Amino acid sequence: MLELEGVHTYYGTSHILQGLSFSVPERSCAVLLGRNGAGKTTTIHSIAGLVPLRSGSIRFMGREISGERPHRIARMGIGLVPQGRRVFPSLTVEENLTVASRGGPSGDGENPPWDLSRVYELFPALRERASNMGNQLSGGEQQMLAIARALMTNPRLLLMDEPSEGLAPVVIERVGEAIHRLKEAGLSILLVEQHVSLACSVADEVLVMNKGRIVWRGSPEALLSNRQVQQQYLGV
Ligand SMILES: Nc1ncnc2c1ncn2[C@@H]1O[C@H](COP(=O)(O)OP(=O)(O)OP(=O)(O)O)[C@@H](O)[C@H]1O
Repeated sequence: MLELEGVHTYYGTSHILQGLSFSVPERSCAVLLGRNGAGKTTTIHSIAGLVPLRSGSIRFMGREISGERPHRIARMGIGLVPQGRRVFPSLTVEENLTVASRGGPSGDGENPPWDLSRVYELFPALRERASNMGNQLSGGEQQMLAIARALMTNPRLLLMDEPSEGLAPVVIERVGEAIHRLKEAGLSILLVEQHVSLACSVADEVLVMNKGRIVWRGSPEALLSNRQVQQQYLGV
């Protein structure tokens, strides 16, 4: 579904992604873990076209997408759930969703396109809050809204940047359940997380990043039993 090969990204003269390569197979969830500053958000932003690559390649469904504008990448089927949720505070829940709606078939041939009734089915709490303003929601509700808003663009691949940030443990569990349901609905997911247990509960593959490179990859079980990798790269 997604393939990065030898990706180098800079901010000015700072060399952030240093030859990053990994892939996300169809209908799977890959999780990027790593300390603050490892380059996880920069990876997500490079895929979404928000930061230009210096060199390397990013292919989505077989097609080169590096160098494309962000709105075109979104239209090709890559949805972004940004760090910090970024819901529109002065729009209602329903308006937050309808402004994102792209309409039309999702093109995956199996699942119906995402619309209001389908996202409300996934997140019933949002239906109850439909006429509340974005800024009246709890952190957990805002996270569900941020995910639902990305779904309204009918993505095939969802990029999620630290959805657990600032949430209570019980709410983090609900985010994990939502991710499982998205996988069941046929989505591929690239998740950036600091929360190791959430990451391991949803990941098919864990990718550990350090200084702009993947330094370890494996199953969640292999990571959980590897104290050395956890201490060296995750500080846990
Ligand atoms: N707009 C920017 N301009 C310059 N440097 C930046 C910019 N954004 C990030 N950086 C730097 O790039 C490096 C990687 O940052 P990035 O946000 O990708 O890391 P991260 O792994 O997502 O960490 P965090 O969990 O703290 O967000 C850091 O050293 C950071 O200071």
